[in-house]
Amino acid sequence: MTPIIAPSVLASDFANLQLEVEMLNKSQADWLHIDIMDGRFVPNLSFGFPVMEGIKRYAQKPMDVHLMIVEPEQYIEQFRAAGADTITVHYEACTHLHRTLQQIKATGAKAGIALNPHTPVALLEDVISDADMVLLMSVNPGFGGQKFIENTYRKIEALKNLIIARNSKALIEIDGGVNQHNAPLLLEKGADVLVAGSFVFSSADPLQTIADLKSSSK
Ligand SMILES: O=C(CO)[C@@H](O)[C@H](O)COP(=O)(O)O
Repeated sequence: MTPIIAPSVLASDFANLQLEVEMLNKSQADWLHIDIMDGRFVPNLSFGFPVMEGIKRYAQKPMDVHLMIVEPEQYIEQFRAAGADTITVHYEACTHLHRTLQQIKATGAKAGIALNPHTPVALLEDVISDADMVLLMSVNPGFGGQKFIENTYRKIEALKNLIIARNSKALIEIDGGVNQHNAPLLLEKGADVLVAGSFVFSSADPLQTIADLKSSSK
């Protein structure tokens, strides 16, 4: 199966955002990955609704929105209205995760759960069948351009086993430090979606880099 490729707009040139989005429209990218940071859940700020709406105006592909914010349930409907197709909330940020997943689905968006590198996959046992996707952070969230954490491979295997055991249809998304070297093993272990920020946008030829990731073998 070919992977879903979701370039992270966080690493794009914000001074030329329209051009960056148009480049992604032309590319083999499947989704646009949108990182929202609040300076509380993570020690960084990214952007909010006006920028997201600007991206949506030009984007011809689904928007995969990753909320690195506390109390995400306060903003679900607004993110959906701003164009989110998938909304992923952090396990660590949700007191009532099951309720928040239903809230996301009620808007018509797909519902994802993100896990920080230190959070065990086993904690998803009772909620995996309610998730459309699980995002495994393969760096500590908050910044692009960090080094991939190798323990992610083991977590993908554990998550895949849980998904099979619970008859879940959840996709496995990997986010952080993804590149052409680790992509084949990530896919072999069971990843379905690869997020890549700096690897795509810092490359000399982002269109070719996206095509290379897309053709990574499983
Ligand atoms: O969620 C995040 C960072 O918190 C990621 O989406 C990064 O933006 C991925 O960037 P690279 O590690 O690929 O540069």
